[in-house]
Amino acid sequence: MEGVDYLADERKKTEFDVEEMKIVWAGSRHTFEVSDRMAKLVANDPVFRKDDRVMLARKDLFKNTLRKATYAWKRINELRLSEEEASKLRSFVDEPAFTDLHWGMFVPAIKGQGTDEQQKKWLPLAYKMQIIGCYAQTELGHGSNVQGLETTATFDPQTDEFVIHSPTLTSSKWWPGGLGKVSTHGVVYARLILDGQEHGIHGFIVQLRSLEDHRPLPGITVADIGMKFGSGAYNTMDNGLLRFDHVRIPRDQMLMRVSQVTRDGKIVQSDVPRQLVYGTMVYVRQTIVQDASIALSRAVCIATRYSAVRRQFGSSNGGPETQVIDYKTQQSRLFPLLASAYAFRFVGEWLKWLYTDVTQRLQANDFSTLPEAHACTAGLKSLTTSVTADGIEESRKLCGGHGYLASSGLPELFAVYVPACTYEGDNTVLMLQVARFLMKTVSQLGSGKPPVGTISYMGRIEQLMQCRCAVKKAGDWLNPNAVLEAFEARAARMSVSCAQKLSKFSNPEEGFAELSADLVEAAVAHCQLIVVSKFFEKLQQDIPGKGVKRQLEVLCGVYSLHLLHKHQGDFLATSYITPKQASLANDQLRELYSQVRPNAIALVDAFNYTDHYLGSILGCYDGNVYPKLYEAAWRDPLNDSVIPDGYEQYIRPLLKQQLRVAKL
Ligand SMILES: CCCCC/C=C\C/C=C\C/C=C\C/C=C\CCCC(=O)SCCNC(=O)CCNC(=O)[C@H](O)C(C)(C)COP(=O)(O)OP(=O)(O)OC[C@H]1O[C@@H](n2cnc3c(N)ncnc32)[C@H](O)[C@@H]1OP(=O)(O)O
Ligand SMILES: Cc1cc2nc3c(=O)[nH]c(=O)nc-3n(C[C@H](O)[C@H](O)[C@H](O)COP(=O)(O)OP(=O)(O)OC[C@H]3O[C@@H](n4cnc5c(N)ncnc54)[C@H](O)[C@@H]3O)c2cc1C
Repeated sequence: MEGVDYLADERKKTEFDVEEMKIVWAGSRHTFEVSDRMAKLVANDPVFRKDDRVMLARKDLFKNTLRKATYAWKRINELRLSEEEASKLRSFVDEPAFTDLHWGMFVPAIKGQGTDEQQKKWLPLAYKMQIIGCYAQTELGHGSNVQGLETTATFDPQTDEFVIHSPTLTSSKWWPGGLGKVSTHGVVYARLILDGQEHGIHGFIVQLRSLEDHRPLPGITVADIGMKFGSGAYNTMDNGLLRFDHVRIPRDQMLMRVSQVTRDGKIVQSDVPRQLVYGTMVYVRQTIVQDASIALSRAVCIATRYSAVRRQFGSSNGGPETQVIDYKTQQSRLFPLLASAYAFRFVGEWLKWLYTDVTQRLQANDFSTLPEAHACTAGLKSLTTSVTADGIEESRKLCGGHGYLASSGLPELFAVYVPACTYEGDNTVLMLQVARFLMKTVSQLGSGKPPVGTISYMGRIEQLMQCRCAVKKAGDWLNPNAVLEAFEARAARMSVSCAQKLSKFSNPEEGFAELSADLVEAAVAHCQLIVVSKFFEKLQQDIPGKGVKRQLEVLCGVYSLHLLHKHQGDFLATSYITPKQASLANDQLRELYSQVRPNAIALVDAFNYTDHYLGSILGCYDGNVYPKLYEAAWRDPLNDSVIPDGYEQYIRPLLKQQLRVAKL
């Protein structure tokens, strides 16, 4: 039935102002307004339909993406959209494309690592898409170990050029998005060689294809790397391979903000730290944290709405069965994910602030916060993408069998999302970076330099090593100070324990390798503390709207106490809490689930997702799931005919076969 809201009863239960929560979720009224307008623009334009995507073969899929991406660009120009609006519009198109890398990495790499003159030359071309760029760092043989990249950039003083070369098969660039078939240019990372001496990895702007006929330029071999995980999904993207055979580029195409090469082939280091060559990765990791809350909230929105629609068991006197969302097991799997989506939204917002702050400081030659920014972006990227990838899969299971249908939207969301655990830094490798930062901090305690920012709790190390949890009844776990101290003590004690074990090794690198699994656990504890503390900080702000702050307090409780429950081994092993206190935390968590329950639908409505963007029958706003599933089945090409193609060739002969079957 058209127009009936099957979730209306659920929406009537809401205890807070959903419209105000939408603003909190968006970050500001302005951002909400822009997002809402762009989402509707995309949803109402038939060119951006995506329900047929999973049926398309690779070539059609790719061409379809080109069509949508260029149409999006046309609309962006016709409507004279701002950068903010354009980026929102692209995200609502919801299809990985070369434009993600052009705007998300190529442009930021030039902005972050190019000199003023280089920016003046290249950015206007990129902004008008007169050149299309990719970020060509990873190679067949090396991704995580950036220092191990093999592509060379050898300066030729005779001609004032760099010669870019791929000396081995393993030096072939492998993976860059947009490279396979589209990019005309790339920021290519290579080992700088001057007069036979190596000078580390640097970025170079290299033209790859002709701007006239799109053919690869002489000396360049380029292609797509082939199909990836899942149908549809990330296969809209042309991840590419690239080899150079002594390709020459002018000297001024080395990105020279960090180091300059002079006309006579000498290297000059600016004051800027060498690590700024990795700056684009820091920027993108920060955007990936923001993206994690989007991906997780989409999955949770689908699973929550469907859990309210779906009924199983428990009918008495012929009445309706129980909504599966009322089962405590369903709640204990679903509500922590809902709370995590909100938690990641707020930590993402904070991380964006941190990134802006560090960028401004860098411009003023203050490099003091760079290590913390690196540790935070690396650690939070790792934590949020791991939880989100697992959370999407859990959401699929929460939807039972129908979650496995492509029309639930969950399989494709999962397939598109999981590489986030790998790209922009493998999640384990990134956690090890956080662990290094933690060990360095612990080793410097007492040196007179107090730790600041997210690591400042380490400055209270003596108190945190000795304190004991004061919780006596379940309700005490609602006290933010009790929760924060628990997470601080756990993180501090795990770090100190690792540091103590490390100090027993004569070779610290050997010790670090041997203890790396424990170190990752300590790093996870530190990152979870950051998320919990940023959620509490958010609650300190003035949050208008009836019941909005109250709901966020409940979600913050769910987020922190579900972590405490899940990782109670850590909290118990570090002797901060007793088994009794762990059990009280779990009692309080169950009580909080009951408080989330009546508001669950409204909490996912607050994400303000259009049905187009969600792309899920199970998650549709009106909850009218069954007729839509039934209709969608008939739209499958396999149902175009009653008798399938292949019947005459395979099924009929099978049925008519006259085999002499051996008697059993
Ligand atoms: C609808 C779908 C689209 C969804 C997208 C949505 C949002 C995203 C938006 C835009 C993006 C667009 C699309 C996204 C999709 C795909 C993009 C994927 C692109 C890529 O996938 S692109 C390749 C990324 N590839 C990596 O991610 C490699 C990982 N590997 C490394 O990153 C390093 O290799 C490391 C760190 C592991 C070791 O490096 P190493 O061996 O040189 O370093 P070492 O450990 O020795 O550290 C020496 C000193 O440098 C410090 N340090 C290190 N890194 C730093 C940094 N970044 N900043 C500041 N300081 C740093 C240390 O803290 C230490 O400091 P200290 O000395 O003080 O201790
Ligand atoms: C969809 C997608 C898009 C991508 N887009 C781009 C792009 O646009 N541009 C680009 O340059 N690259 C891109 N990449 C490449 C990506 O950045 C790398 O794949 C990523 O950094 C991981 O590196 P790797 O593949 O070398 O993994 P590996 O390092 O080979 O990881 C393999 C395993 O080894 C483990 N491991 C590695 N090192 C250590 C260590 N020191 N200690 C403990 N364990 C370790 C890892 O945890 C992992 O389990 C993309 C990748 C994907 C999947």
